[in-house]
Amino acid sequence: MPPSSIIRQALEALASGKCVAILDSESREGETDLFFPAATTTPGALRTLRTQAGGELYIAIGSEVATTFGLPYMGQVLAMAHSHPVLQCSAKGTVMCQGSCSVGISLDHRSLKTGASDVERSYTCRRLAGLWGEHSCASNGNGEAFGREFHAPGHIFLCVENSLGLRARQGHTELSVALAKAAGISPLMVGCVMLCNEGDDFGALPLQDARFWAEKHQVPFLAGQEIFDFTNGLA
Ligand SMILES: O=C(CO)[C@H](O)[C@H](O)COP(=O)(O)O
Repeated sequence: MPPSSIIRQALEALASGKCVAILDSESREGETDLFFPAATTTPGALRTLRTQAGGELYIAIGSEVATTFGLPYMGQVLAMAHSHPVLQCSAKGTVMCQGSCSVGISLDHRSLKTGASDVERSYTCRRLAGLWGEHSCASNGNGEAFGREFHAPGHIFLCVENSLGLRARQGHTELSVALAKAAGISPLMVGCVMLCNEGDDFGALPLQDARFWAEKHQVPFLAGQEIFDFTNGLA
């Protein structure tokens, strides 16, 4: 299917390192996350995510990135902690991560002081995308290259795409990675969920407010279904 005008705007925005807003669907989380391409993330982009979105910062990575470096889901890590009763219990329900929780490990680049600031977290994002660029043609499980540059835990966490992509799971993780691939950029996107940051509502930002914010800031706003339909057409 040819790209709609909003899909075209989103692809152009990503190709120039700019922000896009993605609503998963009202029948799922019903939340809108903002995203920038990880490869070109600036400190200013992270400040935008912190101040305009406000949730946890994460890097959505394509399943091929996880495979290249052998990166696990957090549910798999917890399930390995046989000797720790609390971790055993809390891992329940997240073990089948291909179907449910996309959260992976957290990380910092080893060269950083604490890894917390916008300058330092943006470096972690750019270097992860850079390292993947250097190893994307290599065989599976290059954990040593990853470990030479990054340590875990750190100040930004990974969300790992389901290996079947949008066919199996339609989370912000798969949606943002699918959009990145359609834009021809690396399958690593820095994201953050939009929360209310004024008034008496302490929940996620309602859909109409997220749309209003996106329009005001000229950020392309996409519903998950639009990405699904477009990328399905590309397959
Ligand atoms: O809330 C979030 C992070 O704080 C994200 O929506 C979430 O982690 C991405 O996961 P999913 O693919 O399940 O939407």
